[in-house]
Amino acid sequence: MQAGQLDSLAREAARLRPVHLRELLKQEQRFERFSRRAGPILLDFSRQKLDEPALAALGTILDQHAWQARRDAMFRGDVLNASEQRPVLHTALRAGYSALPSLAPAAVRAEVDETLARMAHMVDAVERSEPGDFDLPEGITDVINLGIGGSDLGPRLAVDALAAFHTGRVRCHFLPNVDGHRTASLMRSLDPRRTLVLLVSKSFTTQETLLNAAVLKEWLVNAYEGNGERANRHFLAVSANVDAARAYGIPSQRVLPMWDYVGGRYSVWSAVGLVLALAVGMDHFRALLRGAAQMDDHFRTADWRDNLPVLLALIGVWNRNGLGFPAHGVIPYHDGLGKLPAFLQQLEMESLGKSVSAEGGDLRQATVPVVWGSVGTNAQHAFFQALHQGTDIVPLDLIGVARPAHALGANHEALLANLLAQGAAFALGKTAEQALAESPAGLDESARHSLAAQRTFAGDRPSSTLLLDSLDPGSFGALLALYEHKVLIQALLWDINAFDQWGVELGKTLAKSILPALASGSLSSFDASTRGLIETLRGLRG
Ligand SMILES: O=P(O)(O)OC[C@H]1O[C@H](O)[C@H](O)[C@@H](O)[C@@H]1O
Repeated sequence: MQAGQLDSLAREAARLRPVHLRELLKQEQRFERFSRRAGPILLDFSRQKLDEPALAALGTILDQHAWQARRDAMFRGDVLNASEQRPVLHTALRAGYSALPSLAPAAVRAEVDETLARMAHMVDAVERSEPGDFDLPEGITDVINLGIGGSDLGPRLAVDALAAFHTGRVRCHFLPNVDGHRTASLMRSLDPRRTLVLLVSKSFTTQETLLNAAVLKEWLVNAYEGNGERANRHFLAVSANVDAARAYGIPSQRVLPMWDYVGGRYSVWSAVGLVLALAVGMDHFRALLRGAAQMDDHFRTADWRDNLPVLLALIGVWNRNGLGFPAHGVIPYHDGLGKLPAFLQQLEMESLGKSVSAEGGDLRQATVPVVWGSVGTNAQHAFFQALHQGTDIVPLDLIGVARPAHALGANHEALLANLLAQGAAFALGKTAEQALAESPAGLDESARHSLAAQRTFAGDRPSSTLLLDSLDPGSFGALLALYEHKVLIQALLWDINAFDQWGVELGKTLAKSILPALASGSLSSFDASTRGLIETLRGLRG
């Protein structure tokens, strides 16, 4: 942002800082003025430390960034990812379900449609336990999704979130980490002859994924007494590097493409979502795409004042750059969304965790806050103490679902009551006078004051509440698309490229040089700590 824009935020923040949320919440029609709906999602931001003038200042900055032009450029397939010279077209993956004319290039639409059709055939073959055109083994009961980062987090979250829609045809397992404990335990518990391995890697170069693939391959080859060909039938691959997948020995008919114009963390809508399609069936997978497309349409047409992704982005910018909060918490009140914080960590922190501009220049403002969180109510009994009374303020997204997919009414009422109570407690707090009035009888004056001080809640801690009508493929798709577009707008305002991730490279390169040194060889090229730790490990492992 420009200096003048940051100044305007600073002015608004200085004006609003002394105004307690308690006061803002007393404003007439506060909820009506600061909540919006798009399809199945309601966003209540009446508990944000915002008022109309502050929102107007944010809107002015937004307009100065020509946000609609950037948005349309993305949908059109312009090269938004300049450092890698790539368009950004995850929205094309669901364009077929949009009610608006697609802006995506026709060739892209065609390859997306073709891949979706191939996915459907694969799902059908597994469901009917037939080899289909893919030469798949029969009698598959279990599927391992072998992939990490974007090739894991979206599909894993989605398989959890849509548990109520599982067909029950196959069990799904996830193997992201190179940590052999899970690999070993999966191999112990599954029948290799009934297991399908989805090797999912956009680049097909990821160390963790390829190492686990080799281990699972050996497991399968052993299960077929050394018959590599039969073992191979258990592998399907999804990759943008189709040649590498084929070279790995997976025949073309069992390789589904994704493309460089889809970032890993934006890829659940592509064949990367195959494990989800196997879990819930193709109709539900399509419903997920439809839900995302509806959010795309909303993003493309709504005025910024009513535009959920834009508002979410502006609230984030306000909390980060106006009020200066360095963290952002995500608390879903639904066990099925328990992995949403991890998904958003990659989506937001890998996309927006940059300190240079898209042109390689210095930035004037802070960028992504630390995104973290966990499922409610569990989180309340773990770290909410610090959120209520700690010295740092962490703005929150509290996410709830109105209608559960079960008949345990009392459970759901309790869950919702907690969701609402926490937002209120964070905003309102409890004054020293209230705490004093509640202090137990029989204490002397100084003990009463001491206890009351400890039982005071400053409040004034902002949160947004996102309320989904129910958690189904459509609303879930809309929820993920909402956050994807939030990232686009924040990247625009912060002037960063949200679609590359150079920051993950250095550690990968170092790991390559450390790997052989763990066994033997000179350590002189390493720093003192790495040297010392390698020597210790060598000693401990003989
Ligand atoms: O899908 P892959 O190419 O195997 O990549 C898996 C992940 O690894 C990388 O290190 C990136 O930081 C992630 O953005 C990516 O999702």
